[in-house]
Amino acid sequence: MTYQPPDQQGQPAPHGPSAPTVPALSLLGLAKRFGDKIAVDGITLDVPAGSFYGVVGPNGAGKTTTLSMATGLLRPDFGTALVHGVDVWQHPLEAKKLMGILPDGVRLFDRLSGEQLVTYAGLLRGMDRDTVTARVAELLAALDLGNDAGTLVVDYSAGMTKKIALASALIHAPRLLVLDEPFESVDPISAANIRDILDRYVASGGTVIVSSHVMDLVQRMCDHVAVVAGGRVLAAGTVEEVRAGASLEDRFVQLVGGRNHTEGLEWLRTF
Ligand SMILES: Nc1ncnc2c1ncn2[C@@H]1O[C@H](COP(=O)(O)OP(=O)(O)OP(=O)(O)O)[C@@H](O)[C@H]1O
Repeated sequence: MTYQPPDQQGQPAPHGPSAPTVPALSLLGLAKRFGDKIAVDGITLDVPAGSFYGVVGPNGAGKTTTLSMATGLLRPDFGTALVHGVDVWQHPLEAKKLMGILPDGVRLFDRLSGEQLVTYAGLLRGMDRDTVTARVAELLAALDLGNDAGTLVVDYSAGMTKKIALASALIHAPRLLVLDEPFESVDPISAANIRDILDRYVASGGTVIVSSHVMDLVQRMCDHVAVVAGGRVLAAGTVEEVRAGASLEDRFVQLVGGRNHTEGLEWLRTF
């Protein structure tokens, strides 16, 4: 039998000490256009396995569009996305087993309680009920949702909704977590708890990709970062490499440009 690369077999690439280092996520020339608007203009990026990877960029940079194409939520016009060597669009079932996703503006089954929603996510992943029950209780406690387990998700605040969506992404212990703005609307204590969970997950070999606008957070939390603007990668590498001695925020402004020195708006000072 001839050797087939892992993506052609639809199997995850082998892992372990002797395995070649396959990136957790490999994007090759991903591109997407909406009408006349080129949202993503050929993004190529490797996310090393075991990294805590930040994706930063200004509003409209193409972060959500890129992550959606990378995780099987939005079909690319061009390009390939491989998760641990598995082609997301050729072998979506195999690829999705390896991923936990927190999409932007996620629509949840919000007539379920928080506990029911996460349980449902686990059962949909084919997990047995006892394991699901135990993990749901642990996740809800870790995310400070224990007291609201029985509340309908429709009645959750924005931050609680974010946390229950995150719990649903974690329940099957995926090898790769792709989190679009996981800290948006989340209070500082819960954010610190989430960071602890993610740190421990990465320390045990998982890979996390987060998009965020909070440079300070990305600089403290991530070991790698990509700066995206206009649908392209402007810089990518370790946080140290990208910030090149400056703060990530200063480097970001330098790379992306576009600071408006607030001339105009005189009327705003005429009250
Ligand atoms: N469904 C869509 N239809 C039309 N245009 C879209 C659609 N989705 C995204 N776009 C456009 O594509 C570009 C990239 O959007 P995207 O949401 O990927 O940016 P982003 O970097 O995630 O922005 P933000 O930081 O504001 O969330 C924007 O110009 C946006 O208007």
